[in-house]
Amino acid sequence: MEIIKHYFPNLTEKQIEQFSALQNLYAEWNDKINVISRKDVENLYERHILHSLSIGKIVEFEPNDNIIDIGTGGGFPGIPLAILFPETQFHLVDSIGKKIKVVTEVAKEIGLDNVVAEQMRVEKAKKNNYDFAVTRAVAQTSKLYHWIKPALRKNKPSLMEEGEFKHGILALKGGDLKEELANFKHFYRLYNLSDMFEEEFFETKKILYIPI
Ligand SMILES: C[S@@+](CC[C@H](N)C(=O)[O-])C[C@H]1O[C@@H](n2cnc3c(N)ncnc32)[C@H](O)[C@@H]1O
Repeated sequence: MEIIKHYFPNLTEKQIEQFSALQNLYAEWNDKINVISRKDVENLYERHILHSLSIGKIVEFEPNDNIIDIGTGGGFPGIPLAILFPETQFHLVDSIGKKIKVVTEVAKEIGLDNVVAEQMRVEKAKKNNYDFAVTRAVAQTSKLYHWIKPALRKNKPSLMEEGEFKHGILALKGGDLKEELANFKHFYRLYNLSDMFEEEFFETKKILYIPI
């Protein structure tokens, strides 16, 4: 938990309590339904929670923004981001029901009322309904883009300030993306997590941002 406080020093008491509760909740749920690897439960705060929160270092979600987490699994990056942005709405979707059960229970236990978790394939997401999509470890970039583009609200010129885009996809990616991005012809931007966090785990990790 100290690592979260170190990189996010302005958390409220409530947010600290919510983040702190996750360790026991995930340990318990992982015993029943395997949502993350056993080894990763030990590294929950660095490899799952802080990793998810990196998105909050590059984007400040607005109150009432509607965010979809594509293939949330055990709730990453959606749950940590919903704690960080309590006024923003999060729709966490996964095609596997037992994962959604874990996410629903975790959100309920920590009193997260800005999260709806639903068993659903992302291709079925409601059109023109979300400001951002977040995702980690689900699909290659071009697949993600085609899946979610119809569901995202388009950038209006009035929402763009000096080249800053307000809507789009924020995907947590790792390793060498050269091949994956070689045939991807749309505009994107990469942010290195090693510029934000000094832990070795983040050395090769990136956020891929695709405005829509
Ligand atoms: C490797 S897991 C990653 C889980 C989580 N995002 C994380 O990083 O811990 C990939 C997840 O994506 C889900 N998934 C794959 N394709 C999907 C689709 N088309 N719609 C919804 N969920 C999908 C799978 O069920 C699985 O839970």
